Amino acid sequence: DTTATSTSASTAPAASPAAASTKPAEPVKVIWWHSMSGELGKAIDKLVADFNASHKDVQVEAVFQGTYDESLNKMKASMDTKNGPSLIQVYEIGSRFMIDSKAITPMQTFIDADKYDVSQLEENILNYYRVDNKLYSMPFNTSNPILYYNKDMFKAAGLDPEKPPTTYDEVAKAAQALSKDGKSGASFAIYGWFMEQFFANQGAEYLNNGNGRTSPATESQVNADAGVKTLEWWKQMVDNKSAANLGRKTDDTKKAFLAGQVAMTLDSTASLRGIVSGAEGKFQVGTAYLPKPAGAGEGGVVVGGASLYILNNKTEAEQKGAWEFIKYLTTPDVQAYWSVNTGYFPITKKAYDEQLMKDNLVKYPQFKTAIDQLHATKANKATQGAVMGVFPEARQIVEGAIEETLAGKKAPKDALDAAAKSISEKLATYNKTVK
Ligand SMILES: O=P(O)(O)OC[C@H](O)CO
Repeated sequence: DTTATSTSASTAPAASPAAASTKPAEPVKVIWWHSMSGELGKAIDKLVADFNASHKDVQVEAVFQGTYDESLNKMKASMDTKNGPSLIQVYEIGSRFMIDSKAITPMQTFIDADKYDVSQLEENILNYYRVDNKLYSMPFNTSNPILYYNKDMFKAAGLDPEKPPTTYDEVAKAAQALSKDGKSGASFAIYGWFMEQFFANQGAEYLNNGNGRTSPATESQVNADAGVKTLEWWKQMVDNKSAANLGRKTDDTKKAFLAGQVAMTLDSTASLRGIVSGAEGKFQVGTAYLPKPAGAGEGGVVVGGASLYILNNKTEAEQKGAWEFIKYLTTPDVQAYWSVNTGYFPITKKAYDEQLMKDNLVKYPQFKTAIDQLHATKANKATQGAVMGVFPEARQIVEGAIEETLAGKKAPKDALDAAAKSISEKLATYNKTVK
């Protein structure tokens, strides 16, 4: 829909006599595809409603399009049509694909035209999303995975609830102590994201060529020691029944954790608000850093979550409207609201000065874990995160390998060797098609 608005949403439309005598210009409509459900979706709707109430010339319509995978697939299917959105939220691993797709207007174009001050954003977040010194998208919801544990179950098992396990061995020991009366000590969803993060946490690169950042990656390194060690540890806990295998969905491990069936789980910090509210009155929720093997190399976590892309097959007015909305989303008070109501950490440093943010951190110190974990991360190519155009497919291949291992069908090294081989093949095909 090409509305009769001026090409610039931020400057007053040059009223032609004809326009003045007819009805006022329609607001620019921005369709935003996102993947935020539950508590997160409610927070999105509130942000959009507030924006729409305060912006008469741009109106945003938020459309939930399913999981990150589903939404990206729908976008791919819509690419040659006008049916796609003006703005889309894409998970971090879709970044390389989005840049290569040529379907977007780089965020840097709007940043430069508007002299938007990027220095207000968190450096480690920019570090992830900057490619060739440019931002192609605007980070929005940023996360990392943390260990959630049930402090009451720790106490009942004779463990110190203020000393959560930090190494693989400590987690395994705690899981054994916590497994009793039909309850499991731990349960981690078979989620490729965790494997990606376990690599970074050991300072290990997931792909060759500087994690695909110095030049396009040609080989997966998921079968390196960092991966084998991780999968052996995970499998051993499942084999001795101190950890339950509940499949691929964090929704299922989260439910089991909230039901008191599982004492420790891994999840995105984005689940924090939901978990803390869900456990209220039932048990005390503890949070801790992602575990790693004792003596692991220096590392930390990779910025997870998603960022926002403006599609280039929409009118200039629509794209500028989307940019106005993005600027609003990055303001300190919006980021503070978003963080407190979800668990995502703010992308802008000034959000930490907001009273809402300060009060929440005092009341719920669990919200500090992911922030501290981000700030404690050693900056290197491993923690900057891997980049590849076939990342969504690669993640599923790794999930298949973890699944086969935990089901006892393959040894950890064999499963990861096969996964690395098929990811490297996909990289070769992709690299041939993208110039
Ligand atoms: O669930 P989120 O939004 O924290 O995202 C986790 C991963 O980074 C998605 O790839």
